[in-house]
Amino acid sequence: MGRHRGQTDITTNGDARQNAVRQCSVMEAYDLSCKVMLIGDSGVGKTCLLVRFKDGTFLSGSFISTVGIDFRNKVVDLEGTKIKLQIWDTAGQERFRSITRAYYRDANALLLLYDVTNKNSFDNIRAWLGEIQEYAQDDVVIMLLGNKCDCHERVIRKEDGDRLSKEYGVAFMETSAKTGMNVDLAFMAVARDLKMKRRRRPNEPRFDVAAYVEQEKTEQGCCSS
Ligand SMILES: Nc1nc2c(ncn2[C@@H]2O[C@H](COP(=O)(O)OP(=O)(O)OP(=O)(O)O)[C@@H](O)[C@H]2O)c(=O)[nH]1
Repeated sequence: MGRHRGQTDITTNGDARQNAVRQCSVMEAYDLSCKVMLIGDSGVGKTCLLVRFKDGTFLSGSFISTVGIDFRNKVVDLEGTKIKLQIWDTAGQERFRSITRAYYRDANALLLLYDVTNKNSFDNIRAWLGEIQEYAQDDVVIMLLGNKCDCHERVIRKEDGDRLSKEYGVAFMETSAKTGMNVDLAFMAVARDLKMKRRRRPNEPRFDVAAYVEQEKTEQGCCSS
C-alpha cells in the first residue's frame, strides 16, 4: 500500500466565522483517504462537531450559518494505517441544498445530525435519509448522530434516535460537540470501516459499523449546557 502526500487543507467559502475553520495544515502522508460529509438541518451543530474533532475545541458564541460547503482534512492513525479524512461541512439551510446534494455521490460516509433539543431537526431526518437514497452511493456509510446531548432542554429521547436508526439500519449514537462525547468515535468508526473495506478478502464478513459503534459508544446523561 503506497503512502500518499496530503493536499493542503484549504477551505472553499468566505464566511467570517470559518476563519476558525480556515487554516493550512502541514502536508501529511497517508495510506488511505476518504470523504466524509456532515449533513442535517441548520443549527444542529455540524460545524461545531467538525471543529471539535479537528481542533479539540468548542465554537461557542453567536451562531453564524455555514454558507455553501467547506472542508477540512485530518489524518488519523488506526493501528499504524494513516487515513486521511476529508470532512465536508455543508450548509443546513434549504437554499443551499442543490449545491450540497451535488457532493453526495463522492462521499464514502455521511454523518447525519439532528439536535436533541429541536424536534423539527429530528422529524426531518426521514427526508434527509430520502435524499441520501436518491443522491449518494449505495454503499455509503450512514451514521445518525443526536447532537447537543449535553443540553438539559432535550426533547428527543435517546430511544427515539435508536428506534429510527434501527428502522433504517444505520449506526446511531448521541454526541456533544460541546463536551466532545462520542465525537472522535464517530469519525474513527468511519475510518475503521474504510480500512476494513479495503483489506477485506472475498469470503470474510463485512465490518458492521453499527455494531461497532453500539459496542464502543459512551452512554451519558446530561451535563450542564
Ligand atoms: N450545547 C451545545 N451547543 C452546541 C453543540 N453543537 C453546536 N452547538 C451550538 O449550536 C449552534 C449551531 O452550531 P453550528 O455548528 O454552527 O450548526 P450547523 O449545523 O453547522 O449550522 P448550519 O451551518 O446553519 O448548517 C451554535 O450556537 C453552537 O454553539 C453541542 O454539542 N452542545
